[in-house]
Amino acid sequence: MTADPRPAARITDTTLRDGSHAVAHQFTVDQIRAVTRALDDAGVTVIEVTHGDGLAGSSFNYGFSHTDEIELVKAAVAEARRARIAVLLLPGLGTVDDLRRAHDAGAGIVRVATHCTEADVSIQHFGAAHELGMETVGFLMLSHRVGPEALAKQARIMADAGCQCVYVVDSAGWLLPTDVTDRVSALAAELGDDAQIGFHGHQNLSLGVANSIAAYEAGARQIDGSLCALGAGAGNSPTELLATVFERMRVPIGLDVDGVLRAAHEVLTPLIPRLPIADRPAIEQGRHGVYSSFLLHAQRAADRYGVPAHAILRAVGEAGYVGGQEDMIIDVAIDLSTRATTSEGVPA
Ligand SMILES: C[C@H](O)CC(=O)C(=O)O
Ligand SMILES: [Mn+2]
Repeated sequence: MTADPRPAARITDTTLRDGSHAVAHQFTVDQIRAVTRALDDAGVTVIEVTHGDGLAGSSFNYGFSHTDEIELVKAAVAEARRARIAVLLLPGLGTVDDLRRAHDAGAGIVRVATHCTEADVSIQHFGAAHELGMETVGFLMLSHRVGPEALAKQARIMADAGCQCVYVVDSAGWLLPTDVTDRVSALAAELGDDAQIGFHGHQNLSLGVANSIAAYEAGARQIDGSLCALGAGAGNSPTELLATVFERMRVPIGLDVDGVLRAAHEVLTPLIPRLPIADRPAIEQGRHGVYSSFLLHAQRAADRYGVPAHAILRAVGEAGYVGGQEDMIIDVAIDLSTRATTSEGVPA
């Protein structure tokens, strides 16, 4: 007797979007082409490409891109034979006009990201995406900041606005597998067949892959990964590890594991001078629930004001800052630089 096949899951690779944080948004057209080609050859069907903070993220507050992201989207679209290109959009930063430009450049999927309590600001963007005929995904960032039931209510707002898959986004890499199970289960109970559920993990506590398994077992059918974990903080769940683990679990994901391993170790690695690791600042992000995208901002402020990055991130976590408040990192660093601190670099 053969065991029932396990439900399929779709891997979305975000090396060329979340990974943009890790390279300070300096991706070039040639890099986008090489990585897209390798992912596409390995059978990855969704590849996300934009500034790390999404459409129109290139700015003083978030960091300027090396290359206009619409050129990057066009390069990925030209290179992909089967994969579809997704873009991220944070309402208030990216606009409906930016979405139209991305669509005209060939993007087929939009992932609209809001803070986990602000799903209502995504409604018009899902409407615009629907009119453009794009597939829609909702991203509830910093999902650890509210409990499962409150998160499920926010997912309901996105689903009612036409979102086809709502993600639990562990932006701080803070969630434990049981926390992920509780959140995905609550979304599954709320959404039923109205929308799929996805999971986006970060490696700050090295739990991205374990959390992705927990998410799948609780009903998530879209899972994010990034080659060699390239992403904000300690990076994302490595796509090559997700591919290998799901193969072992006999979960159909349609990827050629050898191809994904090649993409990670023969194509991406030579292009990237420093891959993310769970060093002290990144671990403090996971420990204190700090938005992973703050890492490079904190490192720059640390160099400038002579205080440790991990202490800045800890103070940022205590203050409860969320995505969009990158400028407050400087305030925190200045404040720390004027105060007496312990040998750990935190206020005495
Ligand atoms: C804009 C953020 O980088 C979105 C994301 O990937 C996260 O919150 O995690
Ligand atoms: Mn992320």
